[in-house]
Amino acid sequence: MAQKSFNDTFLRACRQEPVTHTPVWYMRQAGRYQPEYRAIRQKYSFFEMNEIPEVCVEVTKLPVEQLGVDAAILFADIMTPLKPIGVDVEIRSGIGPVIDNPIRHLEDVEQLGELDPESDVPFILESIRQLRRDLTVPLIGFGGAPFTLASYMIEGGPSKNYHQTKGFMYAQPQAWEKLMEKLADLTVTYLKAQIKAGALAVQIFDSWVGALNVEDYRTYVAPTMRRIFAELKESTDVPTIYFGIGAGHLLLEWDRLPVDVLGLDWRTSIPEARALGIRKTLQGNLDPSLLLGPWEKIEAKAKEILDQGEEHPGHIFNLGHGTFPELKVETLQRLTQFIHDYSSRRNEV
Ligand SMILES: Cc1c2[nH]c(c1CCC(=O)O)Cc1[nH]c(c(CCC(=O)O)c1C)Cc1[nH]c(c(CCC(=O)O)c1C)Cc1[nH]c(c(CCC(=O)O)c1C)C2
Repeated sequence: MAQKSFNDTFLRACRQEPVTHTPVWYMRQAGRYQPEYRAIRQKYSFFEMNEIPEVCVEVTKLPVEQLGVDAAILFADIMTPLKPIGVDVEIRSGIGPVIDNPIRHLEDVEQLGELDPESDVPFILESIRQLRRDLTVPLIGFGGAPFTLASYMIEGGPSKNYHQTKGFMYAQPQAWEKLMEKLADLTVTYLKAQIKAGALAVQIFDSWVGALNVEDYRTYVAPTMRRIFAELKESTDVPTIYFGIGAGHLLLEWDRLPVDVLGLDWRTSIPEARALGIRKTLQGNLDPSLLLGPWEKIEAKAKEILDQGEEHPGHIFNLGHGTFPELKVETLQRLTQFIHDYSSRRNEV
């Protein structure tokens, strides 16, 4: 059988090169909306799925084969590299990460170890090498940003208001700085190892950083993010992506960072981001809840987003946040097909 040629559309959009169609992938594209995922998940804990390369590879490939998306994202969690440095985390179904030993003081921060990817997460690197051999689309590696990782480490689990996290930041600024420094080192080491193993782009998820105002972001987070992206840029030319939820007010700060692509949630439209003067590639931003609505509404919004994305080079279609269990596989299949058909017809003329 002839081998399928490599589809590099996603990478071309990251670099703002001409594309035949708008590339699309979905955050949390591997997940509980897929019956195949649910069947595997019944047999293993989340981290077992993560730590057994055959399972991790299968689950990563599933949405690529089922939906026809233009990129794969490694099946793992932002918490995966925290276990080896001494964070007692498990993923509870329907809740998310839960941590038994939350951080309270400087001493807790000082006790955290350093990550050695080759010995601490060999299964991640093995899965990436295998995926790089098998896939005909780019594999996106990823990690959590220090603020978002810290929010779980301090709160002990998901949070609505981040009181503990922000309280720690305001009350113990030196311990906070130390924590940011350690998590930045971990993020850079982890992402560099993923790139060396074969990841062709990396996304940093700062899902909860929108909880900060601009001034606090500048003081407590931006220097760390600047260092992470700068250190990645020094050693590699793979595209970098930065994403957060409810973070439209931080977009201008993000734009100043040495990152290539900015991910938008559904609250900030592409024209609003462009009106701020942002010229980087944008990724997003269909509201995932809309996927529970009638197809006509989904199609109209997808079309609008594709048209908005066309006005400046560099658009990657995605959801404004992750998929969720109630979604139908067929809806995402139809949406992917529509994005490909509509954008390739447009790009022909
Ligand atoms: C990129 C990614 C993540 N998690 C998973 C992936 C896998 C790759 C993919 O298919 O996208 C698998 C991934 N991670 C998890 C699941 C569901 C687990 C299950 O099957 O029980 C999956 C498929 C568990 C998890 N892990 C986390 C949550 C959120 C909890 C909260 O609201 O605070 C949850 C529910 C933490 C987490 N994990 C992640 C983020 C950043 C992106 C986002 O905001 O969605 C965050 C905040 C990132």
